[in-house]
Amino acid sequence: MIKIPQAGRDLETIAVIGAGTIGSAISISLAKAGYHVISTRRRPDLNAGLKAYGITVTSDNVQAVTSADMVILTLKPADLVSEMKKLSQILEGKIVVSMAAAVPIRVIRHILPRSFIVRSMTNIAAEVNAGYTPFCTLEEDEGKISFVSRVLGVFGETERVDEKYMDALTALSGSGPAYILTIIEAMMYGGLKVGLPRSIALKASYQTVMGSAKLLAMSGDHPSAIKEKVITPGGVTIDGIYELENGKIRTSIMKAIESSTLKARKISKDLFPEESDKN
Ligand SMILES: NC(=O)C1=CN([C@@H]2O[C@H](COP(=O)(O)OP(=O)(O)OC[C@H]3O[C@@H](n4cnc5c(N)ncnc54)[C@H](OP(=O)(O)O)[C@@H]3O)[C@@H](O)[C@H]2O)C=CC1
Ligand SMILES: O=C(O)[C@@H]1CCC=N1
Repeated sequence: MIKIPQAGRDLETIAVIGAGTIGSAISISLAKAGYHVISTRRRPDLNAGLKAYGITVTSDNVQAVTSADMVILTLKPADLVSEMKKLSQILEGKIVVSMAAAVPIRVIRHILPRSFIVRSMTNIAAEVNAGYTPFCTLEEDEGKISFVSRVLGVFGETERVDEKYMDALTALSGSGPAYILTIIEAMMYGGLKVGLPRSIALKASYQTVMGSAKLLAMSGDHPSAIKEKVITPGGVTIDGIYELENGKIRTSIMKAIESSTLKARKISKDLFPEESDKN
């Protein structure tokens, strides 16, 4: 039987298997939130810095899984499959959350038929509790689902979605920080071009992105409605908007998300051809 730890009563242990970039980010976030975290990778010396957060760092996946209340897999898609096969016995009866892009629940279930399977996708802002972490599952035990939701909630906003949206969400919010940071970098360069000091240009850029997102989230308005308020007739902003439209910024971003979604689907199809035949 799967044990569901109660918030604040047990020191819950989360194993993060494959703690590279995103696995390290979520390990830090979980440790700061008070969970006991065991993070693994093949070269644990590269994660020595995680020990400062009280995280146990090891290359021993078996030891990590054995003592865990929940196992989060942050391996690359191909490594995920091979490692799940190796760990299938000790993952029996465990709550297993896959954060890998492009790996369908059906594939995970086939390898781990006796585990409680969740597929999720966070983003790098999880490290500062400001991510967006959708998840999907075919399981029905609401107690365990709410435990999963509570743990994923440490990374920022979380919500349960249908699995059919996961490739698109991988492209939009999983990859999204890379697009937004490109925009922030471009804004900063714009500032440098017109003579701002580097530190002011950088802070003005990220603070403007953060503030715009916060206003959007808190007002519940459509982005266009807020944008219209910024554009003073005959003023400064409209000239910048004219250039952005001329550079097809909206088409570029839409194409970026579409291309990333198609890439997720391609990875899935290449790795699991038998699954795509079923769709
Ligand atoms: N980067 C991101 O922002 C996000 C990534 N993801 C998903 O997370 C997954 C990992 O991505 P990312 O963190 O970028 O990639 P990384 O390459 O940074 O991390 C993968 C890690 O897996 C480790 N690893 C490989 N094989 C094993 C094994 N057998 N046992 C233990 N650890 C192992 C590697 O360790 P070592 O280097 O020591 O060999 C490596 O550090 C992907 O599936 C990706 O889709 C999801 C959300 C966001
Ligand atoms: O680039 C990738 O494949 C992963 C998925 C989402 C963010 N990084």
